[in-house]
Amino acid sequence: MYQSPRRLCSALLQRDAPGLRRPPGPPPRRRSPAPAAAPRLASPRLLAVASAARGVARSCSRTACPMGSGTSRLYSALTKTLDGSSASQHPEYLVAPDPEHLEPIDPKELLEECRAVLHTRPPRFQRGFVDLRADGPSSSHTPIRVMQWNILAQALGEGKDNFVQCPLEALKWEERKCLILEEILAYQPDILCLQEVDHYFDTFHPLLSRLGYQGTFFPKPWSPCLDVEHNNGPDGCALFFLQNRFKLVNSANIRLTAMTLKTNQVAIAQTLECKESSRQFCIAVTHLKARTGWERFRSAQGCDLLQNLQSITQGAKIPLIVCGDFNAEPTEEVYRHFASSSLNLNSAYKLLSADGQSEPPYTTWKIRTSGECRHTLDYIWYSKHALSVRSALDLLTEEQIGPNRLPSFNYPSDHLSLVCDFSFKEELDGHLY
Ligand SMILES: NC(=O)C1=CN([C@@H]2O[C@H](COP(=O)(O)OP(=O)(O)OC[C@H]3O[C@@H](n4cnc5c(N)ncnc54)[C@H](OP(=O)(O)O)[C@@H]3O)[C@@H](O)[C@H]2O)C=CC1
Ligand SMILES: [Mg+2]
Repeated sequence: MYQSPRRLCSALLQRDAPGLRRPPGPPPRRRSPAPAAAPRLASPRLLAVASAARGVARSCSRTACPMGSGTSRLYSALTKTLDGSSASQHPEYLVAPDPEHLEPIDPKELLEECRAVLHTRPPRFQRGFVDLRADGPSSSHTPIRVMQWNILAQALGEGKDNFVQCPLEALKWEERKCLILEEILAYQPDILCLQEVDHYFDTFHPLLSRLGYQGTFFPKPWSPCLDVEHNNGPDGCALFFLQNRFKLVNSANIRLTAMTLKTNQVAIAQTLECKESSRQFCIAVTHLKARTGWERFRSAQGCDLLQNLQSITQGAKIPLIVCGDFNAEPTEEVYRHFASSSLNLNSAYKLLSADGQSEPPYTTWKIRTSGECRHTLDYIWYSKHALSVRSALDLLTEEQIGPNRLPSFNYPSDHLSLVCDFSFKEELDGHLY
């Protein structure tokens, strides 16, 4: 059922992807009108996106698909309906596009397309998985691979972040998106937890749907992307899972509070059932407030998230995985709240250290006008009583990252992706975790 390259090419020639047309109505906030889109030649890198959009549009025309037919209507529908001050259920927004009407993409073909687009760039960094299996019983079922990644919002990278050692050319979206997709396709996660996503509707949702993922996006209420000229809409968190591996049990879009006040930060928490083992677990993604001076604010946001997760997991009865850019070093209060929570969480990347007690030296490394910033801010937390980490993807070395740090021509974000394989622990004492 995969499309041959010829079919993909002919899809590309129909340049006007109906799924990407804006319906009448106000466009997303911009400081000045966007320039008319330049006509594009039929190049392989566009074909999958264009044809993905067609696939989604077709599916939406036949089902009650929440993806609608244009980005501005989608944003307004999402912000109007999903903007709550606490966890809320929105099952009507979780209707998966009918896979029958989506044209699947062969991941290998997409990877080849990405590589063709990136042929002038240096090769991808090689990273290996570290085997972390400890003695003790763990499930014989296929492990669950989870990827956590702040992919760097296009508008922030080009317009706000001030990565002084990264040439603007390295940030060109048409190529950078291929670097992001290449990283996803290389590790083939079952679950993908992303932050700073400002190309959900036109890129990640259509493409990942065709690769078999079901996606949910929750934009920040006041995304700083909207201050950038020619932005592509707000950035936010996105959560994708493979539909052939999991069934969605319930989903909550959470606008985080700090000291009872609504904040600009969000989370998505979903309970999934593993089709192979029939076991349920909860997966959450978040991006906490950035910058120094906001430590207490982050701590309060973390407490709010933990409280929501307590309720969603019925007090740790349902195993939990929480991925996020916490914008907090392990020395911060919010980290301590997570480490000591009654949800009984451990941070997976600590297991890469010799004693299993230390976080990696960095998960983000960049050079701004203010100087070099090397920090550990990104984490994958998991229920240590119910899940075990079988392996984790090693981080990039300082030599691989290079003197100009990140992002760069060969790595698309200032944050590294974290990838772990999880197994359920065997049932103990008759308890089903
Ligand atoms: N119109 C309105 O009423 C309101 C508008 N806003 C808008 O939202 C913005 C703030 O949003 P908020 O969510 O609190 O933002 P945050 O402070 O959390 O940061 C937003 C982004 O900026 C990046 N960032 C972190 N440090 C720096 C730095 N030193 N220089 C450049 N970028 C950095 C972060 O990336 P990373 O996480 O990777 O470090 C993050 O993605 C305001 O600037 C404003 O534009 C906010 C509230 C109300
Ligand atoms: Mg950022």
